[in-house]
Amino acid sequence: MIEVHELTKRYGDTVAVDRLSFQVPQGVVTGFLGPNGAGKSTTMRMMLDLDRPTSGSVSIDGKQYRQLNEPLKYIGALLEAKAVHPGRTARNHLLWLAQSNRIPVSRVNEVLDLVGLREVASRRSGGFSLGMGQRLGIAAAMLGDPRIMLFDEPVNGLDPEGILWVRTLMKSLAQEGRTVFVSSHLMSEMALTAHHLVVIGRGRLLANLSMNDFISQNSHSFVRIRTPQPEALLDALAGAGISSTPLSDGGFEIVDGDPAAVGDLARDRGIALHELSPQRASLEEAFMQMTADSVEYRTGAEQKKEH
Ligand SMILES: Nc1ncnc2c1ncn2[C@@H]1O[C@H](COP(=O)(O)OP(=O)(O)OP(=O)(O)O)[C@@H](O)[C@H]1O
Repeated sequence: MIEVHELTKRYGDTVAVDRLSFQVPQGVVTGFLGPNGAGKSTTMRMMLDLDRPTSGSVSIDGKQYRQLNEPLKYIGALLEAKAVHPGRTARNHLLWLAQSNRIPVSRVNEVLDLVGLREVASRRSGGFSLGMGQRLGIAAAMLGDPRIMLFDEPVNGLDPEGILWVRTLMKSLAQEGRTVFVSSHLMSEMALTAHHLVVIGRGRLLANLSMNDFISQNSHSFVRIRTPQPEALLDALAGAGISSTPLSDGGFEIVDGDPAAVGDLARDRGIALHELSPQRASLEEAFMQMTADSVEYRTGAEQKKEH
């Protein structure tokens, strides 16, 4: 369990993290979401004591990071910045980490197998592809068999096979009862991976809820209809007790409506339909709405659209 309490980080005039409080439960994947610049990496660095909070605190199983003996046995992390010396082989990198945390050397081969890098373990990591580099970072994070794992944007730049592998791995780590905390700026990716969500914008907490709640609150289905006889159709819908919302393009929307019932009704009344299409509001849209006020960088066109 990770507990973040009133965590704040300022860089000069920039408030990167602003009185953030939340807990990360064990046994599930928790997605840490926010637009670029929201403060996700800064928060994760503070969880690992790589950055000092301006105020507030983080506790890991009730302790501060610096109170942990051999921290790799408690918490493993894959951060965005590569911490691997490019001239070192994958195996030597892991051996060096293992020795500095009193982890048995036999564990190095185990993690190399787990991430599928055994065959290339004696190659210099400087020549690794992005995907291999991510696998090596994940091997390092798993070295101490920690109960808590942090991943900062782990699928960035990976191909579909790599993305699927990371997704499956994170879920299985959580199923083993670990705390898995993973940052992303992509709602669609998190919808497939995370069970719980912590959403931030401009360093502040925007939402802390289960993925099921996020989906049920934010994704609704509706039917979009267009007709050259809008008045007749509105009349027919009202007569059948179906409420509709007009759209700016002259069409209508029926929330949770049944397209077959609307189609039959229109046919019975001799009303022509030019569109009858079931739609689903996407989670990505809901996420963008939630974080709209806290997006750090925007194009001029995007800013204009809002006004
Ligand atoms: N070392 C630093 N010095 C000055 N400002 C910083 C530093 N690190 C981060 N910031 C600023 O703090 C804010 C939060 O940055 P952070 O990298 O934590 O966001 P993020 O949510 O991880 O974004 P991204 O998805 O783009 O990595 C940004 O405005 C960033 O410019």
